[in-house]
Amino acid sequence: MFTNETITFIGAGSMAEAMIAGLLKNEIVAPQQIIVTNKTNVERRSELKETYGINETNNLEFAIKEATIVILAIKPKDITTITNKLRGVITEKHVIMSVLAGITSSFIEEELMAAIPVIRVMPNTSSMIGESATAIAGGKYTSMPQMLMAKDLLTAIGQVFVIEEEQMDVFTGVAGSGPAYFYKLIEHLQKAACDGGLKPPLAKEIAVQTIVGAAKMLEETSTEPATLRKNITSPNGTTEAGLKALEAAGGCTAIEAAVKGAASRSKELRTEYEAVISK
Ligand SMILES: NC(=O)C1=CN([C@@H]2O[C@H](COP(=O)(O)OP(=O)(O)OC[C@H]3O[C@@H](n4cnc5c(N)ncnc54)[C@H](O)[C@@H]3O)[C@@H](O)[C@H]2O)C=CC1
Ligand SMILES: O=C(O)[C@@H]1CCC=N1
Repeated sequence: MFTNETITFIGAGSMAEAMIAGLLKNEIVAPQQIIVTNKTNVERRSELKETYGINETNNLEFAIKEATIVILAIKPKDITTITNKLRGVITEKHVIMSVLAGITSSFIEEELMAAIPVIRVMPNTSSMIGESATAIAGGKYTSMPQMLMAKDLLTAIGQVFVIEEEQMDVFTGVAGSGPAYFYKLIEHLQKAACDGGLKPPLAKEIAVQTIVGAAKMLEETSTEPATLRKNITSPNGTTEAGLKALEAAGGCTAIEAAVKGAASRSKELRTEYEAVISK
């Protein structure tokens, strides 16, 4: 347990909540070690306080002074609003973890005008149940012990991958946005099941169990996905027919296009919001 840390979340949206839930579920920190702050929405802060027993405040300066770790969980468009407020308040003793898509650690470092350790983090919402695929990349002022600390802490929300910051865009396309592709896939499996005559709740249950089973097969057997696929595909059988239809409808290229689309938006966010550097 990280008994000496206090974690302040700036931003109280879905990603902050998913991380808070995961950290507390794994008891890596106690609720009293977490502070959440947002722009104005007091109901949302109260909701998080009641649900998780954490602290909440609208006093950003107080939340920073209390913290050892500051997690930026605002939208990329709000980055300069926050760095303007943090400048002079945040110190070299803090560690910043930024989950913002697209925004680089160097931008945050430059904006803060001090040697503040910044770690880029890309989690996903499966953090909520401790099943995120999370990437971390250190900035210019991050030490090895700080990276190890971040890895240990974030292991509470799932598996952590240490990558180069240049790889963050593609990681975001695969894993940050990734759960959404699978949810979309389930929506369509469910629709097709309903079109075939199954009732919606049953269709959902069947689709979910199918994806859970497939995911567990990948994890527990460590077999290559292509091998598992071939094991299902009898010559001239139903799976072959299904896969041919998937390919013909562009399903395979569509998956790659989704990753590329998200990764390219991650790059674009950078040019959109880092361009407004406070000059
Ligand atoms: N939702 C997801 O699946 C993932 C999101 N992210 C990143 O997490 C960040 C947050 O995303 P969400 O939680 O989905 O957004 P959200 O819109 O649910 O939450 C954003 C939060 O920021 C707060 N905020 C806005 N301006 C503020 C200010 N000036 N001071 C303090 N708080 C302020 C809002 O009140 C809100 O609580 C984004 O940068 C996103 O790129 C990263 C990985 C996955
Ligand atoms: O949609 C977004 O921009 C965020 C970043 C990764 C997942 N959700």
